[in-house]
Amino acid sequence: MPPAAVPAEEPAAAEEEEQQQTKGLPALEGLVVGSYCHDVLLRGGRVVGETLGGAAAFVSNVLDAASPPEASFSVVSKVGSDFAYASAPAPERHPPLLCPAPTTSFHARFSDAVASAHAPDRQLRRVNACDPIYPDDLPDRRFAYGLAVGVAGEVLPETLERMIRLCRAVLVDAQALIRVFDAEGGGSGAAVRHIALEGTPYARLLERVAFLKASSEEAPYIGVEMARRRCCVIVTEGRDGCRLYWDDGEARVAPFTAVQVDPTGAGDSYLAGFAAGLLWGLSATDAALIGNFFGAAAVSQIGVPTFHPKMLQAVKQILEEKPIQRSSPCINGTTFTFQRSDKHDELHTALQEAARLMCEQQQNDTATDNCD
Ligand SMILES: Nc1ncnc2c1ncn2[C@@H]1O[C@H](COP(=O)(O)OP(=O)(O)O)[C@@H](O)[C@H]1O
Ligand SMILES: O=P([O-])([O-])O[C@@H]1[C@@H](O)[C@H](O)[C@@H](O)[C@H](O)[C@@H]1O
Repeated sequence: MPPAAVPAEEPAAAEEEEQQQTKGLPALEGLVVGSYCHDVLLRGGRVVGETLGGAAAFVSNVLDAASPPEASFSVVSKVGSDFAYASAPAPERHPPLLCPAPTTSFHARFSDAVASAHAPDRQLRRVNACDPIYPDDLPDRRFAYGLAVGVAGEVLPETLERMIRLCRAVLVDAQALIRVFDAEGGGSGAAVRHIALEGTPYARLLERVAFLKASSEEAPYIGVEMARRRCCVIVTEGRDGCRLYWDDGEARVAPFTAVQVDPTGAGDSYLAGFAAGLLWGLSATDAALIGNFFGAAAVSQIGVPTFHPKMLQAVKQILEEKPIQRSSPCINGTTFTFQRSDKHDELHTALQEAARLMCEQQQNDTATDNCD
């Protein structure tokens, strides 16, 4: 496998020129590409929630909360004039581009059966689709890292290719690459299916991607054994945590306890937490703990979660602590360290304590709601 963030197929001269240009970058600026959307949650045919969704929303929420102070990011996202959440914190801070097409929207149908960690817990239908994000929609400057996080096919292959050119390291959510949308059926929207990554125009770009994240439901479509030879693959396993696979190693990373009320956004929040961990200089396996932590935080609330300041303060304090082994040069350089550090278990224990604060907050919120 080539060093994770080095574009393998770029002509050497162009690559050198781009690397020259990245030298003047603000140290840790990221580029998030993927749209905000409207989510409608249904159970037993009844609407039980209508919320802001889309990976851009969940990812921005976690990056804003957990990135180191010197890091920043831009979001490229599209919505229509019907967008209902322009004043929510994420879109207000990272405004989307306005399009003539309606805002992307999904209906998520949850079954009442108790979901196993690996079974699909929701049936998704895409009801509206906003315009794709084109290469020209991306800012014409260089970034330390990029997150390709489409939910409805908005990250085109040529857009991902441009991200790879602009960013030193690109992290990709498989759902941006392998979702297809079956013909619209009588107003109920298009069913979301998956196709094999190998048969898509994205496959040839994998060698130039640093990390590819898939849920355990998506993993069979990306072909973990094939993909891990080209980039580091992360498979998230719901309440069981996640596994990382790189060319000559793999690791299982333990989860955090959460009371799941809505699984929406767990994968998005995981990926952003993982990226934040890399930004703090952690190895990929240690950063996956931060991913698991924010994945667990996401399932504890309906829609985009609000993090309790005490909990965030605790997490930041843990990440600032000197004794955690830092991998140099991490996301700011050209290679990654994958192995767990000798502080991995300590980091898990400390975060578990912060997760407890999160559960307490949830209990207090429920108590307050019940009093209303
Ligand atoms: N019920 C849960 N309890 C604790 N952590 C969870 C739970 N569900 C998800 N997570 C965390 O969020 C991550 C992503 O969740 P997962 O369900 O695998 O992704 P997706 O939302 O893409 O289907 C998991 O790897 C795990 O760390
Ligand atoms: O739950 P998750 O896989 O992290 O990501 C979700 C997408 O799969 C879904 O299409 C979208 O409507 C949600 O808002 C969220 O972005």
